[in-house]
Amino acid sequence: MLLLISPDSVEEALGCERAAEHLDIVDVKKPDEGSLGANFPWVIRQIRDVVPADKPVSATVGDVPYKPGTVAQAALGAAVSGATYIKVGLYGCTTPEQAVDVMRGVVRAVKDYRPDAFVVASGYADAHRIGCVNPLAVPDIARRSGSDAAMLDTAIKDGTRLFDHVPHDVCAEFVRLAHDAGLLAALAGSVKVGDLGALTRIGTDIVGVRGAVCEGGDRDTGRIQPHLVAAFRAEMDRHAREYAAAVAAAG
Ligand SMILES: O=C[C@H](O)COP(=O)(O)O
Repeated sequence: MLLLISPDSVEEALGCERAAEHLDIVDVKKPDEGSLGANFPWVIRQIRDVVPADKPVSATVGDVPYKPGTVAQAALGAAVSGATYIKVGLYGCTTPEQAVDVMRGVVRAVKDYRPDAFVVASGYADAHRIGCVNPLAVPDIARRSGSDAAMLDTAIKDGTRLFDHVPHDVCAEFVRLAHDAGLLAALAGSVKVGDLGALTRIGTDIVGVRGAVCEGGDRDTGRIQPHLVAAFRAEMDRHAREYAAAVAAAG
């Protein structure tokens, strides 16, 4: 499982740089503009400059409306600014068809510019609270649009978490659908260390985290702490080892 950490600024990205050996992807976002809030192009560029070259930089394009042209142009902006993972939150899409329209535009805009870029279609575990596409529709939206990964995050950061809205067995189904479609499955939403066993068992490819690695567990007022990133990674590795041993023992 890969670890994606979301800094909101160059200062926080320096914290990620100090913990670089413990993380896999640095994901630039602007949490005060929403769950997948988009940051400024120059912040993406500055963060690309401070993060080690072997770590991909991801950027969120926003909790986007159903405006395929607008979103495609924004996604290209993120890619031009140096992000190679482009994450789009399908906030304003109420049907799978709308979501496919948006993601097709993103995939074309980004991959025409940079064919090796990695496009992530993100739905929301708490979609029922905001009226957007159902979580289990996201893998097929990602497949039909030519995206590379299907993701879930939570839209409303009010203390409720991924598994509060999408139980373990439904998350497992999400991962299975993504894998059957040849995609990676990414999960986030106030994930904590205690969730790592379940996320490992269901075969999650990427876990996205912010609050759990901020001081005080507070994604808004806390800052990303390198020692919390290291501790989170150590728990991920422990669960991976234990799961591999259990699978081997089961024959
Ligand atoms: O992409 C991952 C998000 O930044 C998750 O943030 P969170 O762990 O605070 O919900």
